[in-house]
Amino acid sequence: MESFGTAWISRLDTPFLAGPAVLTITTLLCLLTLGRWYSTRTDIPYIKGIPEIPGAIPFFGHLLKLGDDHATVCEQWWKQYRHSVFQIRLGNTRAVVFNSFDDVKRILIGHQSAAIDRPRLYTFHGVISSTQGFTIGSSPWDESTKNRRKAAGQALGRPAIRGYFPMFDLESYCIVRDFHAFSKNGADLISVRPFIQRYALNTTLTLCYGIRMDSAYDTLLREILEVGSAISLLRSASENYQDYVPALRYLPNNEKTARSKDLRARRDAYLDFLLNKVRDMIQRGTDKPCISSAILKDQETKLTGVEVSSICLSLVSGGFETIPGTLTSCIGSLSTPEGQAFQDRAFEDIQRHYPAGTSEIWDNSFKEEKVPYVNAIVKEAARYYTVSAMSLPRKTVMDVEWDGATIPAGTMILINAQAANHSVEHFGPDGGVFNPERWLTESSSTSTTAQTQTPMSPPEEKPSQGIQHFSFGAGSRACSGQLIAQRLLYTALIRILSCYKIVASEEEPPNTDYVDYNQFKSALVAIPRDFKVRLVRREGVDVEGILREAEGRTRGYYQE
Ligand code: HEM
Repeated sequence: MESFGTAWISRLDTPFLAGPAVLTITTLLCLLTLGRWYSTRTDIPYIKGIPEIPGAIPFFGHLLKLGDDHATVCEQWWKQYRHSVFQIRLGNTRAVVFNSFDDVKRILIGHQSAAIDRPRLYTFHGVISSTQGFTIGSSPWDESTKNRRKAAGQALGRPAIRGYFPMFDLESYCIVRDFHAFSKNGADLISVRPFIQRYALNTTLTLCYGIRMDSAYDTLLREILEVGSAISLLRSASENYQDYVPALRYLPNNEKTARSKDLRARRDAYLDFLLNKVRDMIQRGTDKPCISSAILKDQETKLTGVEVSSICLSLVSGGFETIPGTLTSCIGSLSTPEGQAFQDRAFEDIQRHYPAGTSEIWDNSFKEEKVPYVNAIVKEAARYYTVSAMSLPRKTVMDVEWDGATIPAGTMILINAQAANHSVEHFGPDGGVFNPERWLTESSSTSTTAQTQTPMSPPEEKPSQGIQHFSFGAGSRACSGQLIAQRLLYTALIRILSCYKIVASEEEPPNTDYVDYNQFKSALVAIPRDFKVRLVRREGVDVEGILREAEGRTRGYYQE
């Protein structure tokens, strides 16, 4: 019996059909090949020797499979395919993803000169940043980025921090002042995040413009936070397919581009307002020492106006979500029944280092980071709640030799900080548990399963063995604000813990899962789900007295 296939071919042999049919088939095949090439082509061709995750589809590559939560999906792929380093396609862009602690360390430290660049994205770079310049964290590596990174490094470096003591004092006092007032001296449950958002934002606004806002619900403060968060959402790949699938840019009524332009206009408005306010204060001789006034007054400066805005924008956007994300979630973990033991031990350790009482604690809280248990909580909060789960994307400027494969110059590098920070290979089987005591020496800590025990000896920090976690990135483009961020976390925590025991609400408790605590998985920086806590005043602590003292000391530091 003649098969269907052969019958079809034999018909092609007939003189009338052969010519047009062959032509049609050849054209169709050519179109299919062209279509396949066009829909699967990438900026960097397939990299031999680095496994590619199966299941990429035309045009979108792995974008749809990655869903909203890239870090968690990549972590699952690492476990499923047993490769910590693999390549994926984000639409027309090839990226290499690094997951394990050791591989992340190797690419960020071992190949830091190669992985120094940042990719350019259509929406963020082309639309949103077209007026005020790119932030440092989104700038490709060039002479201007080098200068801006240096200027930011000086403003945020160890020697400069001493000059910010009054600001740390004032802003952390305001947290406790408002905790006290809004909770009606502990009677009501409160959400802590709004006060921590103000803490983070006021710090960088003071640094950049010498301007702060006293109310946590100030209109300008809320506008900056809202616009900043919306822009951060537009930087994420899952929210912005048009960055990787160019055809989507030309869709009629492009909502993403329209939203980006609206956000750009709102951001320009407040950045211009802030800079004009500084100019005005300089003219009237009332300006406060800050980055923009120093640069505006310095005729010799090598930085352009756009570079000054870029530095201020980088500092403001660097801290306003990362610090609240970390500190709010940390307070959430401490407030749980398991967290009570950590709070008690932290309080004991604070008292051990400052035996004279709460005034001594408050006076030193912003000058030094000497209480080991509090340092351990800060480290663990940053590690466990990896608020920037996929860090900031990098790009290679030269070829990277990787276990026999060559990752070419110009390849996007994605760092799965969440996966690296929870690697059981590095942190042990309890890598997925919030346990500050992992940062303390064995003799001084108790195990998480025996949290009611008292430590055997005073807590001591484990000697540093280089990189502790990847929440601040590492290497040539590591976070410029790490030192100041750590100090802010430490100061706020030591002041809060010295006044109150924090207890989670039973009706609205915190979500302490290191993935699920985040309500917007697609955002570049995590936004913790809302929760409430009760503040129980510590026995014998005169909170009103401490607040009065701090009020007197900080009055006049900075005016609104
Ligand atoms: C808990 C707080 C913070 C976290 C978790 C955090 C995290 C990060 C991460 C993951 C990066 C990318 C690092 C890399 O590519 O290796 C980064 C870059 C950066 N951060 Fe932070 N950050 C925090 C606070 C701050 C603060 C307070 C500032 C400024 C006041 C700041 C300024 C910057 C800048 C300027 C960059 C860009 C560095 C570059 O690209 O050269 N950060 N941060």
